[in-house]
Amino acid sequence: MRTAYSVDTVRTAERALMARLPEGALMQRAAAGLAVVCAELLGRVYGSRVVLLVGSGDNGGDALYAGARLARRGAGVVAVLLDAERAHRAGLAAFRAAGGRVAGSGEAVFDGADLVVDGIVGIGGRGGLRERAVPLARAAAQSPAVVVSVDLPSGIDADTGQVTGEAVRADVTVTFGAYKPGLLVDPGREYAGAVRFVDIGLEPADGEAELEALQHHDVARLLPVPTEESDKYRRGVVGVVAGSARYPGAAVLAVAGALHGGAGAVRYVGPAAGAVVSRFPETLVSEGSPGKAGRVQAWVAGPGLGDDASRLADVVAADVPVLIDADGLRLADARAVRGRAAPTLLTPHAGEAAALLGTPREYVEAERLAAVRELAARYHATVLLKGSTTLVAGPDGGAVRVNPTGTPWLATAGSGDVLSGLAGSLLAAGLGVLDAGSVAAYLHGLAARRVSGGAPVAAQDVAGALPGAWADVRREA
Ligand SMILES: NC(=O)C1=CN([C@@H]2O[C@H](COP(=O)(O)OP(=O)(O)OC[C@H]3O[C@@H](n4cnc5c(N)ncnc54)[C@H](O)[C@@H]3O)[C@@H](O)[C@H]2O)[C@@H](O)CC1
Ligand SMILES: Nc1ncnc2c1ncn2[C@@H]1O[C@H](COP(=O)(O)OP(=O)(O)O)[C@@H](O)[C@H]1O
Ligand SMILES: [K+]
Repeated sequence: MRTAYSVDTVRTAERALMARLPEGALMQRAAAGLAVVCAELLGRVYGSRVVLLVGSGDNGGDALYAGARLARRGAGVVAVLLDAERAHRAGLAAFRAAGGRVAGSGEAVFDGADLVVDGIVGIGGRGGLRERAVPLARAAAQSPAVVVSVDLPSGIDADTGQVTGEAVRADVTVTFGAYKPGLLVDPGREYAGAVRFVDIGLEPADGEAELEALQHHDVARLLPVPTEESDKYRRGVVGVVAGSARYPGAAVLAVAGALHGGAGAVRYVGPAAGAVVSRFPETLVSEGSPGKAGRVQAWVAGPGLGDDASRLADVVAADVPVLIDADGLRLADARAVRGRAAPTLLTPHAGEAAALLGTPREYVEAERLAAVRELAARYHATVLLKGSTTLVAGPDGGAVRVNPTGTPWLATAGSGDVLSGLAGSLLAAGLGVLDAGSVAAYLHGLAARRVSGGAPVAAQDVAGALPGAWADVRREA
């Protein structure tokens, strides 16, 4: 599991560690790690040209000490100081002693640079980049040099990933001691490029993580795998209430996802039974009410229902885990959802989340983490917020799961239907609701990457690639 911690938690852990170490030791660890990554990116350090963008805090100090290390190995390193009076004093002295040079005003430092080190601001930053830093961020973006951000891309909010105004766009971010939420959640994640972690001995307290990202081995451990004692009912039956005469495809896609989610059988209830069976003859179908369809261990309701709310009330009243998606989010009775005793998983995209919260869509997109937490608390439900960064939050606080897989090619009609069937099937197979949501998002994102390879994908291709993604996870864990 990869975990991310808030600035407050990082600061507390830093204080505890600093008290046990000689002064400056932590910054030396950070700078040494940073210099190693810079050297790797440069390939040949000797004779290379490096520009440091140096703010007036410790983030700038890290950049100066790393710059000193590179200068000692023969790089030509020039530092642009945002405020010459307030630059990290000891760092600047070390940098000069190693042969580093401070840029004169108006000097065209970016010409011919191989690497730009962004030490403008780190976890001490507030708001978007200040005015004086903006031209430097723009120049870095325009230069062909590789841009390495120190700890965080300057200008992104460490705790939320929010970007107000300008921020540095990094190719690589070297982060120290702990991942910060802003590195894993868009829009910040997009600015960070590839994130490299440098261990400086920081030990944030257990249970204080803001975010968790599952890795292959976590997912492999959670996947439901049948044993000798299994039969189709013991593996779980998932019921799907989706589709309408107008949108039969949503039913087919949700069933496609469900068939690959580990449940032993899929029951479909609704008017698209013909379309479902002709595509997936293994599905058990009925057209009446869900309450009469036979026993299931979890329900998925909502994709492609249009305005037909008639089958929802039965599902919401069921005493098994229920996933509500798409039209179901609009049609379900909010009070009944809040009052459910068994687990509920809501899977809105940003627009649906905004409608549920009564806020503008822009708010949800800029503050995904706050929005998903707010929704989960308000609906006493686990909420999976879809989009460029998929987040899954439980109703009682705790770490939010952030999905590390996926591709923007997933933004295609019907891919959400596949995800809802998949997650519902995992619920029926017995996974906890937070695990079911985050494992589904993980496999779904992996399947999309597998099938896309940089080209457009259709939702049914994503469903078709799920077994391969599943096998990859089990093999590579
Ligand atoms: N505290 C520690 O033990 C360690 C800290 N480290 C580094 O120290 C950083 C934190 O240092 P600081 O607490 O000094 O804070 P920062 O260096 O992140 O930021 C503070 C400085 O940035 C300016 N600033 C704030 N918001 C800004 C904005 N929006 N635009 C431009 N400038 C802005 C402030 O005026 C202040 O001078 C970490 O991100 C990390 O890089 C590392 O050296 C590892 C050890
Ligand atoms: N920019 C993006 N980057 C990565 N994944 C995305 C992006 N936009 C959407 N997705 C994913 O694509 C899927 C789309 O689902 P949804 O919005 O419900 O579409 P539909 O209702 O057409 O099925 C979700 O899994 C979502 O997380
Ligand atoms: K930075």
